[in-house]
Amino acid sequence: MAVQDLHKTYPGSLETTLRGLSFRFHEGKIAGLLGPNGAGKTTTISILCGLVKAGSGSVEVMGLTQDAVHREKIKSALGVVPQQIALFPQLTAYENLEYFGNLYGFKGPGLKSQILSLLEQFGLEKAAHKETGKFSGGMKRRTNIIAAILHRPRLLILDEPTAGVDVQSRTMILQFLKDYNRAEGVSILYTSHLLEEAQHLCEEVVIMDEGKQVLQGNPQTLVSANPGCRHLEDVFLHYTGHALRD
Ligand SMILES: Nc1ncnc2c1ncn2[C@@H]1O[C@H](COP(=O)(O)OP(=O)(O)OP(=O)(O)O)[C@@H](O)[C@H]1O
Repeated sequence: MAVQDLHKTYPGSLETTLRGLSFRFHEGKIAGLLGPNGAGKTTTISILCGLVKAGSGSVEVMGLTQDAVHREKIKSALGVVPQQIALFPQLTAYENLEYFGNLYGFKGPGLKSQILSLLEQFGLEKAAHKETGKFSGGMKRRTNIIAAILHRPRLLILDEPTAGVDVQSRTMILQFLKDYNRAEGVSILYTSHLLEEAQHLCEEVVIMDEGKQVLQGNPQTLVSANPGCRHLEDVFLHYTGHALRD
């Protein structure tokens, strides 16, 4: 997965969101896209997924150029967990997941057993037939992740999957991501503001700021290469500064 010299200005906006962003992540790894508020992480992810069009630059996903020719092929091999919970609150967890499974063309007993097995894996078996509008933040987030992996994607992209969830759900989600990557070889790209979490989870990170790459590498290597930095958070602050962002 790679982006090269990406530029983006939203229609009607006076501000440029991406200003020549470039990076490359290796297939089969867990990667982190990190940066302060407004750095352009969600925009970048949306462009990688084909949901937002870049102004200029090139995008490669699973070895394919993200363009009209490859869009459907990429879509079928990609799972996306958006920052905002994307569930129908009046439907149960099972009904939501059946709906998303149907969207990918899955039906019948195969889909049913896949949903039930994932609900159990995510500790939601007792809540399967409850409306998701009544779920806690952690339960909604876990259901949202299941919705993104029902079709067994080769690449999973998650935008702040651990924001606003309790320690138990967070630990479960992070362990799932590690196991899922190791067992299935699925590439994972995630964003987070929790630098300690990213340091433990990711094999590769890109730190971006103001729409550009600031630094890329393995978290431990970046820490070792910067004398005076003990954690990835120190490296992050060293390169992005302490100024508050709007
Ligand atoms: N739909 C939009 N229309 C106009 N401007 C937008 C839109 N989406 C994002 N922006 C602007 O682009 C900039 C980057 O936003 P983006 O959400 O990509 O950053 P981010 O790094 O994900 O931030 P955060 O960490 O706060 O989620 C912000 O200044 C934001 O206001």
